[in-house]
Amino acid sequence: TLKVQRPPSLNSTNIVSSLETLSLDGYFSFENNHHAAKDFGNMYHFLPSAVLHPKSVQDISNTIRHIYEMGSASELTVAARGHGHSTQGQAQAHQGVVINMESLQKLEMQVHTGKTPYVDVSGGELWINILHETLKHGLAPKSWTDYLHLTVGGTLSNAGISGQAFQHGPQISNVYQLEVVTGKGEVVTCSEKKNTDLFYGVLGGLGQFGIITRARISLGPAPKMVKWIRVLYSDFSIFTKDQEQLISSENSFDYIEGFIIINRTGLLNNWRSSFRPKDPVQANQFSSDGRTLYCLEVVKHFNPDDTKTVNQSMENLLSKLSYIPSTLFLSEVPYVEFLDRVHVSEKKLQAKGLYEIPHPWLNFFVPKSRISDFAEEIFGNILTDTSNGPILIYPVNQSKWNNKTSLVTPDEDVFYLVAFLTSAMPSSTGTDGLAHILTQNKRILDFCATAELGIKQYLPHYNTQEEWQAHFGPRWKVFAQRKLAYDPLAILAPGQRIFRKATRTS
Ligand SMILES: Cc1cc2nc3c(=O)[nH]c(=O)nc-3n(C[C@H](O)[C@H](O)[C@H](O)COP(=O)(O)OP(=O)(O)OC[C@H]3O[C@@H](n4cnc5c(N)ncnc54)[C@H](O)[C@@H]3O)c2cc1C
Ligand SMILES: Cc1ccn(-c2ncnc3[nH]cnc23)c1
Repeated sequence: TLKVQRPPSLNSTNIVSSLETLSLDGYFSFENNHHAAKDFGNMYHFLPSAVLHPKSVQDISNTIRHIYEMGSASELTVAARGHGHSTQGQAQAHQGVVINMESLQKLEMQVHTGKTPYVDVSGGELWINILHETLKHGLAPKSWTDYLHLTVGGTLSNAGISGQAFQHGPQISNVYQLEVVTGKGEVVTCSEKKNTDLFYGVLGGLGQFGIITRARISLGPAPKMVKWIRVLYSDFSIFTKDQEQLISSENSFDYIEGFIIINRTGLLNNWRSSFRPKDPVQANQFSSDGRTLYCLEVVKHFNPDDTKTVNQSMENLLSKLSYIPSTLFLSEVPYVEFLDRVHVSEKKLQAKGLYEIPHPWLNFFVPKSRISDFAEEIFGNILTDTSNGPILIYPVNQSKWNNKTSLVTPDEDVFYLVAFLTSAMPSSTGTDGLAHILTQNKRILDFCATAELGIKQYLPHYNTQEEWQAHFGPRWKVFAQRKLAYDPLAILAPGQRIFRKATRTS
């Protein structure tokens, strides 16, 4: 077919250099942008033509409007980059513009105390900074991720899930208001009552409809300490029955997660870290005999002057569980230390040079009715020797999630988050190498597809729009309508590979 040539006045070089004509509070960098071409996954590296370091929301608005007004003559796309902790290039823009959201003028974090406390933050703010600021007022966000060195814009573009989600819903269920720059460069304030469709579209919207420049996050009272408990099971159905009982009871724990221990050595020491066994003698005699074990991890908040009450409540909750008695491990730590726990592992891995390596992660939502079939195949036939990293598994209550957002979940009242958080040893051709792990991931994905378990990917990654339409299912229509309404030229977040920018030469 005849390729329509772009008018000589507009070619990719002068489209990029036209960015320099913009009067900004911040600035563009046109070289040494390799940082913007990498992410936590260390598997995709798309170099941008320019990186915007905004000092104001207007910088972002002016840049996007400039590209939008060039219309289909320009191939430039724009990716907001939070902390770059995606794993498959989702925050990258090949030959496009990456916006370094962390350099957005860190708007004063404004904590509002009172009956319904909240905090106003920049979309580029890290959750760890929000925690430290809100704690000064005895407050904190109610819903977290396991790791806090992520940005508000990044987690709200997905969901933001951790062990509090069974009770408070994911982070996208704890947002009162957003300020968003759309794919036309408009700056829009939105909430449940105002510009409602944009508000819900952006939450879980994979960066497709606008760039979150400010967010109003709901807060609750923050405890000083937590009781951090781990217990083991060797029977998967007893493990999941206990988890499901805990997420459905009143006055339960404040955090409920779980993870799988696949280790044929039988030794448990490597995962116990700071935990002291309640019964050291029995614990040291315990051996997994090479069986796959299931660890329930729960936390109870408390303040030093209510130790007696929390101990009673904890004993009462534990008495209803059917874990292996000798495997109760207890730790008592400050709330902040618990919330920032993954950062501790991160620093240990960095010290060993094991952090900047490929992370072919795979995350799923699995309906409660199919979790046993899923586990039987995955842990019985596919992952039988080792897991190359943590495997998280815990249930959440759909009733705490708002189905108007863009997030896709299974349509059952309870579903599980299952996260395969693998690391690949560079240049290894063994079972810890990238090729082996990617093959295993493919086997898992193929099983999920053929077994028709009603599974959905979390932090989804697909390569074709057909696969994305299958992911969204009946919700694809609304998702595509929102794209047309808020980012009609498909300028935003190209790294998700959902929409391709329409250009005159394509
Ligand atoms: C060690 C580790 C632990 C994790 N633990 C959890 C967990 O427990 N629970 C959980 O839910 N997730 C978890 N995640 C996944 C994490 O929530 C997502 O990868 C998240 O997107 C990363 O945030 P980020 O700021 O690095 O986003 P980036 O990777 O920078 O961006 C992610 C996507 O959002 C877009 N985006 C970024 N900022 C904005 C913005 N301001 N407005 C609009 N779009 C934007 C980007 O274009 C991209 O498409 C974890 C990730 C890592 C690496
Ligand atoms: C890179 C890394 C090292 C440990 N982790 C994690 N450990 C436990 N839970 C997690 N959740 C997300 N990342 C997690 C992640």
